[in-house]
Amino acid sequence: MENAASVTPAPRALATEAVHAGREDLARLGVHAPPLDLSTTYPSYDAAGEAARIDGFAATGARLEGPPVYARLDNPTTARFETALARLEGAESAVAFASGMAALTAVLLVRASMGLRHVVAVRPLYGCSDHLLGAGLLGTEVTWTDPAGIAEAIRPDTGLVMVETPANPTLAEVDLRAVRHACGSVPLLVDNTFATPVLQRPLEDGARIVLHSATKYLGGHGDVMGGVVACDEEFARKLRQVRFATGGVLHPMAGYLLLRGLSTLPVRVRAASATAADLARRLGADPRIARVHYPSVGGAMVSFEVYGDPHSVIAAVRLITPAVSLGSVDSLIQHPASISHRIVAEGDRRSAGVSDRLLRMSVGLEDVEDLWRDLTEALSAQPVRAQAVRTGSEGVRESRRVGR
Ligand code: MET
Repeated sequence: MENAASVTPAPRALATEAVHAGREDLARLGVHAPPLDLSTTYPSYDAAGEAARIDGFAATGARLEGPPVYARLDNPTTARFETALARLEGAESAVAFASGMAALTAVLLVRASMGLRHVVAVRPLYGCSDHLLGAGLLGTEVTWTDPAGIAEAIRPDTGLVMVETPANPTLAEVDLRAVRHACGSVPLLVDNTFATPVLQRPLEDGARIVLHSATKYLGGHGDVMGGVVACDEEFARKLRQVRFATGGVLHPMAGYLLLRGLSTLPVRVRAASATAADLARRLGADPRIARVHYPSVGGAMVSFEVYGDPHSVIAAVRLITPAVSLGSVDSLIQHPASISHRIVAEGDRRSAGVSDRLLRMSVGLEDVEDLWRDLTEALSAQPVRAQAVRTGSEGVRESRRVGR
């Protein structure tokens, strides 16, 4: 008979991991909710022992056994969130930060510290990611390209290829397997904030690094800010060293809320995605809408272009909240050219497909009919598209503009 200890447990489904990962020791601890450790420092009567542990961390970036000495090195509550997110992304490790931008900063600093300051990136990215890469704040230099140009853009000092798919805010998608091939030995970073591991696991397609603004779907309730990088343990060690040195740590309360958010992630994402797909269909059939963007991978984001003034839609919503950000239980709408992508130069924004008439909606968990009523009322001042005329085999074509 086989020794029970040698039996590999069956892999657990994502929905099960979402609820249980990072909590395996709770029953043994005799608690049901994860302990929230708010300590900034950790007492020890053994300073020589602490010195050895600090030396070990400085040399390797490996997580410390036992208390973390000081909260900038590690935190047990945040570590539970990291364990769980790593499991959901199929990664060896994950390292959490104060925000998505702090997480991206740490990745860039790790590569720059190795003399690899050049980044190849595909637009669009979230506006502040675009800005961080392009503005030279961290001494990085970026080459913007389309996916087909990645291989050619790579140089000896290229430290990273970065894509976001579906992209913020156009929901444009990148073929990750094709891109991975073009990267050769350069690590591919995929911003997976919009899809979440529920819909897409980029490491399975050959990405080395997955980035999340945890503020969005991972938290899920609009009340916690954070960022996280899922990757192999070797890269995670370098990220922990940068996090310790630069201090962009996640607050433990945020770690607690993010772990809690993960437990409902699959349910929230699937429910909101079904509503978003329905709204995308309705918008696509609405003559006031010039163009609808909805990704093939699905998800709870819908973007659309109007013929008239997009600001009038923002001003007219009543149920949907007119606010930037995304991934909350309630629906939000924003105008990327004014807010999320404001910091990107106008020409770059437009050539990346971020039109001035584009609106981006994050669909929440409300009833689809209530959302549609709010949206359609908010669109009531919009001109409608050219009157459709049947033209035999061509189907529907535009003949003239109708509207105000
Ligand atoms: C400061 S604006 C952006 C916040 C968030 N990353 C979004 O795309 O909505």
